[in-house]
Amino acid sequence: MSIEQYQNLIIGSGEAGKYLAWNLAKMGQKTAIVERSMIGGSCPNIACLPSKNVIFSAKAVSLANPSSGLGVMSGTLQVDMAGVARRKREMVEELVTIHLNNFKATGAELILGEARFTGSKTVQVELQSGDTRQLAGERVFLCVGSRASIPNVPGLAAARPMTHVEALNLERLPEHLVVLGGGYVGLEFAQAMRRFGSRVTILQRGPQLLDREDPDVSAALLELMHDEGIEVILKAELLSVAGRSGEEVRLKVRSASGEREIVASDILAAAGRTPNTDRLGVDQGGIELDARGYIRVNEKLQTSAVEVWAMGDCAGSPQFTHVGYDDFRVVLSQLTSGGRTTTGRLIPYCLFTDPELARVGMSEAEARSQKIAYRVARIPAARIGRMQTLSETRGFVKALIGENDRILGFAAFCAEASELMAGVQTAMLGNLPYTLLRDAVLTHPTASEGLTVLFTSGFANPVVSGAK
Ligand SMILES: Cc1cc2nc3c(=O)[nH]c(=O)nc-3n(C[C@H](O)[C@H](O)[C@H](O)COP(=O)(O)OP(=O)(O)OC[C@H]3O[C@@H](n4cnc5c(N)ncnc54)[C@H](O)[C@@H]3O)c2cc1C
Ligand SMILES: NC(=O)c1ccc[n+]([C@@H]2O[C@H](COP(=O)([O-])OP(=O)(O)OC[C@H]3O[C@@H](n4cnc5c(N)ncnc54)[C@H](O)[C@@H]3O)[C@@H](O)[C@H]2O)c1
Repeated sequence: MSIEQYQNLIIGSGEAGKYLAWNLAKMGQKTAIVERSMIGGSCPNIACLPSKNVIFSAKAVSLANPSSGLGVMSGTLQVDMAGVARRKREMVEELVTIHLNNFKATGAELILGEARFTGSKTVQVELQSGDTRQLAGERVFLCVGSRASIPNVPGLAAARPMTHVEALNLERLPEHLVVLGGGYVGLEFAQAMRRFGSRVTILQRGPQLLDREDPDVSAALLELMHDEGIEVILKAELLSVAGRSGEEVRLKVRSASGEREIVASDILAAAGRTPNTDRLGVDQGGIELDARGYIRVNEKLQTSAVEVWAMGDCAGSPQFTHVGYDDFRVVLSQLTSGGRTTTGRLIPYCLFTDPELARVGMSEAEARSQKIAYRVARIPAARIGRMQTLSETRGFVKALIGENDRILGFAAFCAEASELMAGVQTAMLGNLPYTLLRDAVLTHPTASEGLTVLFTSGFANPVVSGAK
């Protein structure tokens, strides 16, 4: 079989892969992108956008509930899970169409099939149609992503637990959902499914939810989960599972309060990610992996093989779509102007529970471990007028301030936190003092106005006696 030659060969059509394909093809370079299943990768198909779509349906349930006190009544409240899934499906279909149009418009050749290295910068593709093609690139870019890990617990794999993929397609309501993992996927789904009406139990291995956050952040999330009626078992060790998820499962769990059996209807595995590098034949391509299976890269995202780059989740980058997008910019700059690397980039992230958690920069624990002096500005969300108008007064906003009034880190756990954070991040990028935000005229009544309150009266010993 002859080998087809391309200037650029991209494996995986996730965030970095697709933007690279579109941009290089638009420059007139012969570019192929191989995708085994999801056009556009995880974000539009099975991850960020569909999960936020479903979360918004769950928010609608909470708003329509008489207990929300909003004074809007519309008869008996009913959740139609098939309708929730249909709305999500329609959005995904529209997004896939947009992606297909972009491939067509830019001239990047989209090849549907699974790629595996057979030699240096050469892959064999098992096409969805059943045929095979051999492709080689002058330059190769790997963007193969990651998938949900299934922890090695006796009986767990045999119980066929849901991952986010199946959970997003549910057209029925699980009676009792056990969520394995108190991280990003676990918390977002736990709250949404509880709001739809499931009984929900979270098993979290560590001593707190979101194990990398400061204790005050984790404690606030724990309180939220409790108030939603979700049972959270911390320091939980899942010992064994019997039965089948979707029917009946029996889980043996050990925690600080001893050993117990949980009988539930469904399990959602939300215990971290495994990179999709195991079936890629990386040895044949001369590409090194690290001990956890992620592709080894340097700050330019170059792999151990010459003219082969890796981007996104599979390259061990922080697992967020906006990081995948920045990885694309890093690689594009290596191919063009040359300057951008991954060194020192400021990466924000948001947990889309209700309320949201938005984070950027250092946590207090990180500042302490690096022996960096800081002061904390902190206010309850209830101090922000916008939160009062929404009747969403749960949470807090805090900032870590270092030398020369520079903002070292920021955490907002409140309604609209994701939008509130962007201004702070901009100030951090510009190395601006917090006083600039304090003294800015911010619109009333917005969430961002909370920054005026935070920086005027959020310090234990206020430096300015403003009116806020
Ligand atoms: C439920 C959930 C919610 C999330 N929500 C958010 C969020 O709100 N915000 C956020 O920033 N991040 C979120 N994330 C994380 C985010 O989705 C990922 O970090 C991001 O999608 C990773 O992009 P990627 O391009 O590295 O991989 P992917 O988007 O997974 O792309 C990899 C692609 O490669 C294909 N592929 C793999 N192997 C091969 C092969 N051998 N041949 C051909 N094709 C192959 C796969 O089919 C896939 O399409 C979420 C993740 C999950 C699971
Ligand atoms: N809003 C967002 O941006 C968003 C949403 C979802 C996912 N993501 C990304 O996807 C990544 C993966 O999400 P995730 O939730 O799968 O992983 P995670 O790393 O965020 O959380 C996994 C949790 O599972 C726990 N855990 C692991 N094994 C366990 C076991 N056997 N029993 C009990 N608990 C166990 C871990 O202690 C950890 O707290 C995230 O880290 C994030 O980067 C982002």
